[in-house]
Amino acid sequence: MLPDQDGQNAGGGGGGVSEDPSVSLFREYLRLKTVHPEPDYDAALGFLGRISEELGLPMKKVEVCPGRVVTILTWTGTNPALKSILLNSHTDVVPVYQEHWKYDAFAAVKDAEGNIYGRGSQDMKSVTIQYIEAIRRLKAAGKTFPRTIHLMFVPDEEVGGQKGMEVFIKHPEFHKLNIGFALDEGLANPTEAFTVFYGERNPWWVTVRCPGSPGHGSRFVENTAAEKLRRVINLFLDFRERERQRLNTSECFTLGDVTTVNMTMVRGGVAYNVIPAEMDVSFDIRIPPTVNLQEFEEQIKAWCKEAGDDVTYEFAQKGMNQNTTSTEDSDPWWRAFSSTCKSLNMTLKKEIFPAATDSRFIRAAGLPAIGFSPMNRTPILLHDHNEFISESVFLKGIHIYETLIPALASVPTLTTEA
Ligand SMILES: CSCC[C@H](NC(C)=O)C(=O)O
Ligand SMILES: [Zn+2]
Ligand SMILES: [Zn+2]
Repeated sequence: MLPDQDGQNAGGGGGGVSEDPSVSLFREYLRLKTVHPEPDYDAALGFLGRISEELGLPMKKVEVCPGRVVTILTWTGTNPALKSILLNSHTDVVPVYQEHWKYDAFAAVKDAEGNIYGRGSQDMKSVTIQYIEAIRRLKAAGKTFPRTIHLMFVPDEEVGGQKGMEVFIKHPEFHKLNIGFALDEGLANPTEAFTVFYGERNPWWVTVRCPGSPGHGSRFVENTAAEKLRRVINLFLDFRERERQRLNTSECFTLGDVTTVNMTMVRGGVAYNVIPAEMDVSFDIRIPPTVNLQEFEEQIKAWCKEAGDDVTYEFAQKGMNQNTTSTEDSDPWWRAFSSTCKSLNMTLKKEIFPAATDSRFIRAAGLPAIGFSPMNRTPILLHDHNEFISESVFLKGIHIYETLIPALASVPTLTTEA
């Protein structure tokens, strides 16, 4: 059977069978080119405006930076004084290497097995539409809940959130939302289990500058930049290897539990026969919340000193917040989340998110946030070629949110709210 491109009477293994409207809406959203470096955010705003009308929920738009709008749809609870629930998602997606894709990455093709291909199908346009469709079903069923629910759609997560969530979290409009608990993105899990993230590693992007004596490329010049650079690289990558071993030898560790170091850029030199006066190397370091950050920076300082005279470092990114979200049964939000998953026979794996999402800003603001994308039996393909989600996993995810959202929005009044 040919893959289905138009979404009207989709294949998905059942030729001629009408496609679930939720799936059609998801595929329509995948076709919007909200892709960096120039995301079509106007297309996303138009789409969300339509959703706001369909759901009968008021929409607020806050332009946090020129051309960067945060959109919020609000379903007010029966007791609006209570803390609200935030369902957060980002609207942007990362670029593609189209030549490596089976299909056009923005055509939202559904193949004969019912797999839906597209950039953002896992990260995180599926989650956006699952939130929307769960809310649509709950409203259609006439449900109401004590707590207000906010659906929030933010730009620029994929480029660090500096013109998105990081600014909005400090905006008075964010404070007005009166958030008590947030859901945001997670990762797929290839097994039967679902992964949930209660914290993130801090990203540290470091450039180490190695100045040295210049001279003619034919001589043995002392104290060159390259000799220092070599020591720096060895010290950082030896540590990388120790952490890699630590991960590989401990069964209970995941990537989020160890520090990763990757050398990502090297600069320096002007000509083959000129020994350069400076060489620089950059590292992407990700540090678990359990690591003492002051001590870790002391370690970097010591490596630079050991590498030679005047070796310095500077940060392009230095996350310092180590807040994690409680996953204790005594926590009312976690209890509502985990007991609902249990009632749906879902197995949860609790982990630290290995990279950085907008959840880090939410947790840094002192709010609990769980990273969760309901995709089990699915390979992790975010940012990868041929990113896809199966139609059945996508539809099950709507059902999961249809059960989770009422539980969260009905968490009894907390002692801090009384
Ligand atoms: C530090 S801002 C960059 C954010 C990006 N997030 C993801 C999910 O890839 C990252 O972790 O590299
Ligand atoms: Zn994402
Ligand atoms: Zn991403």
